[in-house]
Amino acid sequence: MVNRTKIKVNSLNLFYGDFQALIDINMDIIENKVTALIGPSGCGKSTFLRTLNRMNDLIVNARIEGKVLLDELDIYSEKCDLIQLRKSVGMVFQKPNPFPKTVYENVAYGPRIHGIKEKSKLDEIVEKSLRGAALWDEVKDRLNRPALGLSGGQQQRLCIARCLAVEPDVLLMDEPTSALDPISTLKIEDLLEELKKNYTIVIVTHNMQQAGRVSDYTSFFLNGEIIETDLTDNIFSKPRDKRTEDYITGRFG
Ligand SMILES: Nc1ncnc2c1ncn2[C@@H]1O[C@H](COP(=O)(O)OP(=O)(O)OP(=O)(O)O)[C@@H](O)[C@H]1O
Repeated sequence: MVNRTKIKVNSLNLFYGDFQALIDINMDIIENKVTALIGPSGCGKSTFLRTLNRMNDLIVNARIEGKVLLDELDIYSEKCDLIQLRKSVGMVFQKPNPFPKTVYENVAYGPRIHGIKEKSKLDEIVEKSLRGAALWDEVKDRLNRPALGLSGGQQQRLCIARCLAVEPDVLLMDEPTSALDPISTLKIEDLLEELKKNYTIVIVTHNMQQAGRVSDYTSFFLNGEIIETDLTDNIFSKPRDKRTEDYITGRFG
């Protein structure tokens, strides 16, 4: 299968006030693959992730230059509909953040906002999304119970189901397992393998083993720059840049 670029990032710079947090970022994010972003704390991984669905718009002093093309649409141009963008590029955060509503309502929330009212259609979407997030079997008998009563790992999969319910193309994940126990972490990692058949995934992780296990491509960030992006196997076995090698072998960071 030919690799297709889903998101193309061209000469991207991001400033928080006077501070430049991203410096001349260029990257092709490949469709139906998992791309991991690694690098020491504060090097700009989360900032970069947020540029991919314009979450940085919410930060008052953030200013951006350059282009992010999603299927050739410049997401920073006037032509881009922000609601549509957030629908096609979903995001899962570090700490599970379900709404204080029932399991069902968490998943039905997005589709309702996008105008789906019919109960049978919503039921169908809720089941499909929970199945997609490998959670259905665990919650099918408690759909009307509070989501906050689920375990942390279940809550995170519920947040993934909430994203899937609006049928995105891309899933952005910012350290999605860092607050989870090893078994829940493994479930999410297995889930990524399934999800990439239908979605393009970008994941920030501090866990190098995790990047090695789940991703096809890895980008190494340092001080706001991308030092190198390559197949994950290459990054971990024969990195081109000495700084990447130093980082993955634990010499700094
Ligand atoms: N809202 C903000 N205003 C000003 N500076 C910010 C803001 N958010 C992040 N920064 C700075 O931008 C830089 C990059 O931060 P970012 O959170 O993207 O890094 P990171 O690689 O994701 O870090 P970590 O791995 O610790 O989460 C850091 O120096 C950070 O202090």
